[in-house]
Amino acid sequence: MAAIIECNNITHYYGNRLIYKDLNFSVERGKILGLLGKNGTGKTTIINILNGYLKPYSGECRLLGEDMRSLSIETKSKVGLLLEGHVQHSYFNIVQIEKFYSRFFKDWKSEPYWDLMDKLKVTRKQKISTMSCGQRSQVALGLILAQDPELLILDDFSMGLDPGYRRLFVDYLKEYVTATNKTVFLTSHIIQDMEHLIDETMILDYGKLLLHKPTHEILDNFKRYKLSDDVRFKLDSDDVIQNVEHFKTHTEFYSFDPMDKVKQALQSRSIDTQTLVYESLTLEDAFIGLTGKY
Ligand SMILES: Nc1ncnc2c1ncn2[C@@H]1O[C@H](COP(=O)(O)OP(=O)(O)OP(=O)(O)O)[C@@H](O)[C@H]1O
Repeated sequence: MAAIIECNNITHYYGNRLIYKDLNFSVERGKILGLLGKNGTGKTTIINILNGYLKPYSGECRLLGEDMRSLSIETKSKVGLLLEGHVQHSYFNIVQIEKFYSRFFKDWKSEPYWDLMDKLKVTRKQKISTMSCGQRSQVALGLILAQDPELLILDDFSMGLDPGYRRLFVDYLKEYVTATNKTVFLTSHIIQDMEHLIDETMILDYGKLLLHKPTHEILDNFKRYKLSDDVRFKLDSDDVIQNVEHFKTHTEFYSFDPMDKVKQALQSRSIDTQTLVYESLTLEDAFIGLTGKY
């Protein structure tokens, strides 16, 4: 099956500063991919490359099979874009803006828009500029869903939303995408919302792609290990043992490998493994385990 997004060897610099080198990834139809990363790792840069606002230093991306540098109007109309939850034309009310947008999209479907608007505590005459941040973001989502795009690109959709609106957004999006087999590429810093939403997790680190895996593989396999230290030792990270932190009474590290392999790795360094235990992680804990706290 052809990928909906396919990026090959994307390298980008701002001036002399390398943002990333040779980034490769693809997203299949019907998947929700979450791009996670610390501040400034280049998430918005990728979004801007994908939607054609920014030309990468080198490499190429294809959206719905077309080169991003020369997307046809038809392909552009199949991509719904939400940038930090903004709605343009905020002097309109929700009736006026729906009418305005509907003229630009030949496959306009107003049901999902009104379905979502009916959940908001706003009147039909209220200008969007007077709505709360969360309400404005639902209007933006509703307008995108009504475009009936094949691909939704959502940058930092959770910005400024309270937990209730975040949940509304996530639940509505998940249900809609599952029912319609749409593809979604999104970024967010609220990783606890991502856990039940994204099928695939992609984590950016400074300069490179750290990981791209099915979310369930991370949740099933990536664990935090603890070892009580009666005897002091210094443990360095390697392929099996990641992100080691020494505390006063114990040592913590993370691993994708099962207990027996982790034990072997420790024993090969003459470390006693009798006190070794592990715990399962939320996606947010896994993110910290993979990228570090600072
Ligand atoms: N037009 C630009 N000119 C120079 N540097 C830029 C430009 N745009 C972004 N940067 C820098 O590139 C890096 C990546 O920025 P980007 O906005 O893509 O990161 P991000 O991962 O989306 O960050 P955040 O999570 O804070 O939104 C940052 O250090 C930023 O300062």
